[in-house]
Amino acid sequence: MEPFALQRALDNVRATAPLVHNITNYVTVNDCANALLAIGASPIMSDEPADVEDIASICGGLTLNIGTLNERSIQGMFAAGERASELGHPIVLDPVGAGASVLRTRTAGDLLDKLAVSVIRGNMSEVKALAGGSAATRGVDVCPDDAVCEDNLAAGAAFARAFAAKTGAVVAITGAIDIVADAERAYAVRNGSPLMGRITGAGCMLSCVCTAFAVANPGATLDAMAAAVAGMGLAGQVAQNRMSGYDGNGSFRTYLLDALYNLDGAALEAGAKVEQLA
Ligand SMILES: Nc1ncnc2c1ncn2[C@@H]1O[C@H](COP(=O)(O)OP(=O)(O)OP(=O)(O)O)[C@@H](O)[C@H]1O
Ligand SMILES: Cc1ncsc1CCO
Ligand SMILES: [Mg+2]
Repeated sequence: MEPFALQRALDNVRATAPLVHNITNYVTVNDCANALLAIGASPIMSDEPADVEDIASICGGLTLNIGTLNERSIQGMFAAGERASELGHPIVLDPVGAGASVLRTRTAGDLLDKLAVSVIRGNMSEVKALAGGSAATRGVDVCPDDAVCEDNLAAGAAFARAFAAKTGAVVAITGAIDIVADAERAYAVRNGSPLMGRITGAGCMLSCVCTAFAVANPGATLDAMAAAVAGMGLAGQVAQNRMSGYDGNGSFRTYLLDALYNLDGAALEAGAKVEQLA
C-alpha cells in the first residue's frame, strides 16, 4: 500500500462528511448512527419503501444490513439499492446471518445479484454462505474453515479474491484476522480486540463506517476498506486499553465510540497492521 494511503482515506471522510443511508437491523441501529458520527460522517436511517428512493438520492452511499430483515424492509432494500445503483453510489452489503436461515441466504444472494454492490462485509461463515447462495457466485471454492487464523489465511485470501472477481465487489471478511480483497490484491489486517466480539454490533458499525469510507474515497475502494477495517480494529484496541475495574461490555461499547471519535489519520497510519498478501 502506498505511504499515507490509510491516513488519506480517513482524512477524506472527515473532510467531506459523507451522508450515508443505512437500512440496518433494530438491534444495533443507534450504535451504527453514532459510529458514523464518530468517524465524521452523517447517518440517516430509513427503510420505508415509499421513502427510501428519495433518501438514497440525497445520500452518497447505502448500507444494506439484513440483521432483522422482514418483508417490508426487504422491499425497502431493493428500492433503495436500485436507486443507489442507478446513481453510481457505493453500496455496502452486510449479510448478517446468511447461512442461518433460508430467507437470509436467499435475500443476501438476491441483493448481491440484482444490485451494484461495491463492498461485501461479513464474517467468514456469512460470506461463505453468500458465495454459495448467489446465482452469480455458486461454485466458488470456499475456504474450509469458518474462522480466519494464520494457518488458513492464504486459503481465506484466495477465497476472498475469487469471490471479489466473481462479484466485482471488494470483499471484507472480519474476525480475529481480517481479510480485505479485490480480484487482484488481498490484505490481512491484524488490528482489533477480542472484546469486539463481546458486544453486539461491532460488525454492523464497521459496515456503516465502510460505506462512509467508500463514499469519501471514490476509485480507491480497496484501500479505503483496508483503512476502515484497520481503523475500527485500532479503535477496539484503544477501547480495550481503557478498560479497568468494574468495566464490562457496556463501558467497552462507549470506549469504542470514543476511540473512533478521536481516531485521526496519523494515528491510523501509525497503528494500522495491514499486510499485503497478494
Ligand atoms: N477476536 C477478535 N480479535 C480481534 N478483532 C476482532 C475479533 N473479533 C472481532 N474483531 C473485530 O471486530 C470487528 C467486527 O468484526 P466481526 O467479525 O466480529 O463482525 P460480525 O461478526 O459481523 O459482528 P456483529 O454481527 O456482532 O456485528 C472487526 O473490526 C474485527 O476485526
Ligand atoms: C443480535 C442480532 N440479531 C439480529 S441482528 C443482530 C445484531 C448483530 O449483528
Ligand atoms: Mg455481523
